[in-house]
Amino acid sequence: MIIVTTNKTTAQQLAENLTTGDPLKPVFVHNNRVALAGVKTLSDDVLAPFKADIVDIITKHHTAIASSRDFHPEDTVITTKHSIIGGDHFVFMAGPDAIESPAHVMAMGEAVKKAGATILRGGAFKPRTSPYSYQGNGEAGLKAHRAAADALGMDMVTEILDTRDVDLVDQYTDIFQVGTRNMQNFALLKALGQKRKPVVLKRGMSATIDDLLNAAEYIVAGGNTQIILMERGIRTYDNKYTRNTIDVSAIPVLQSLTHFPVIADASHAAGVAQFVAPLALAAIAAGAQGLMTEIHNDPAHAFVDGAQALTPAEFSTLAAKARRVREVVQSDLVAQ
Ligand SMILES: O=C[C@H](O)[C@H](O)COP(=O)(O)O
Ligand SMILES: C=C(OP(=O)(O)O)C(=O)O
Repeated sequence: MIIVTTNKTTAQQLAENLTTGDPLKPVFVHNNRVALAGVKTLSDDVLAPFKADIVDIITKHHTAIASSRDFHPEDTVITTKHSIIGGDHFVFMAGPDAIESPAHVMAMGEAVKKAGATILRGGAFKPRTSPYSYQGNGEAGLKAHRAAADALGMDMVTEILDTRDVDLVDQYTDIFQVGTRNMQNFALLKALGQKRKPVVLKRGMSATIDDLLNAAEYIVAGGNTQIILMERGIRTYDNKYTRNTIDVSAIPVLQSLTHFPVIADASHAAGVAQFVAPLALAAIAAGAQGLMTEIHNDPAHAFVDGAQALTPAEFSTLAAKARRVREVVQSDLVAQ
């Protein structure tokens, strides 16, 4: 049961009063509204003395509160050293799939920065389908990634796979990334909820929109409100021509339900370089507030996911078109 009150003092009393037998936890405070979440459903008698200040009682299972736009109407805008993410801003996160070497991540960083990216992506811990595939170069990769981001004046985003690595990755990165395969790794989400750094939360490849919002809720419930949601394609019945199916509709739907920035990764959605740009532009047309894109100077020899990597020149063209589409989406054009 979730109880929403308009009065912080009442909420306090309510929380204290109802602690016995059913600990109610204040999960979110915003604009003088406090949501209290507990396991049990409380009877009307118990709630009666507090009725005047209770604005909502939610008994529906699977309701995200702190992530909801009802509770937090304004867009969340996240500011990092080199980027502003969310609201009317548009951000490019780009780079190689995996950190291959210090020189390579530096060269890829230079290329994406030139095209307008402010966030350098790259994985040092790679979630691979097969245990025999390249798993990433761990801390050496994090160091190389950090050095490139610093030298170029960019932010760093990298994937975290394991709760045991949270503190290690935290030493290097500006933004954590939770990949599609870990969207419901609740231990990891709780651990990131304890951090005060942005988290890119990718949609699970078989996750519903509510699953994604509840995964975000795990992070916010810990006190970390800097979440960036990412649509990266879901599994559908046809994966012969594309790797996944980008759910373009999820972008405006998520933006209507939640205040967090919504960004798209067309690289993992398409799985094929040829289709990355059209899907990316479609995502922006649908309102995406940024793009994550993979690039490689020699896709045929990329350590991971070469088939979906754009060359630096292709990324530069996409970035220019992306800005144009974004301008149209944000313009006040009216029919003549
Ligand atoms: O970034 C990438 C992931 O590690 C990759 O897409 C997983 O793909 P795989 O199925 O080839 O391991
Ligand atoms: C593994 C990645 O993506 P996803 O989790 O979307 O597959 C990635 O971005 O490197």
